[in-house]
Amino acid sequence: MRCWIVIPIKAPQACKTRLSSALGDSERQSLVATMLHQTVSAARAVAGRDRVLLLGPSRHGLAEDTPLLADPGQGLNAALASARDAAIVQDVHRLICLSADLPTIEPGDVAALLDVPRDAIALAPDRAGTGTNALSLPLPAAAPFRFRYGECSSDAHRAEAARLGLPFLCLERPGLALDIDEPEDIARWQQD
Ligand SMILES: Nc1nc2c(ncn2[C@@H]2O[C@H](COP(=O)(O)OP(=O)(O)OP(=O)(O)O)[C@@H](O)[C@H]2O)c(=O)[nH]1
Ligand SMILES: O=C(O)[C@H](O)COP(=O)(O)O
Repeated sequence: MRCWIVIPIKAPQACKTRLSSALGDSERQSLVATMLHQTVSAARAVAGRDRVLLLGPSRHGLAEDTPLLADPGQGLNAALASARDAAIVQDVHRLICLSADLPTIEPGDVAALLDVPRDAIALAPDRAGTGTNALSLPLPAAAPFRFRYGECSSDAHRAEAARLGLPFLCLERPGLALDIDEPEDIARWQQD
């Protein structure tokens, strides 16, 4: 099965601005780099280098041969829709959208996102169960899927699967649930 693992990420200085109250710019950018590298390594271990693509304006210091998809600049949902359209053109059969702020993600988590029944959509929620940390979409079945990142995106994405008549699976795994959004999340991560 041909898959793409797409990791959307903003420009280095624009990432994780909600951490600005707790971290200086260089500490924040170093944390962003650490989390991105963890995510990219886990994804590459499962899918190989060519199948792991960044989506955004920068490679964040990763090697020049790291595939990079352009971001149309209209927010996360538009960026992912454009990645999804590019994947369909390349005959990709499963698209994984992986947040870049998962510091404890492991290859087994990525494998679980790939190992879902044909034509099913899988979603990994955040710890609160309301946000979306990862999405696994079958293509071309999910061509009309509308990305609904934002408030209560987990329910909104579940509703999209129902609208398209596709089976839906919720993947609850610690490595996919811990995302770093607010300073409290850093403390929680360090306690675990
Ligand atoms: N390419 C791209 N990635 C985005 C965009 N908005 C968010 N992301 C990425 O999507 C993932 C989830 O976003 P958030 O958790 O809100 O991260 P963030 O936007 O860096 O966080 P804050 O600045 O604190 O709001 C992160 O990997 C972000 O870098 C966007 O407009 N374009
Ligand atoms: O839909 C979501 O989960 C958010 O847009 C992105 O997640 P976060 O800001 O809670 O990480």
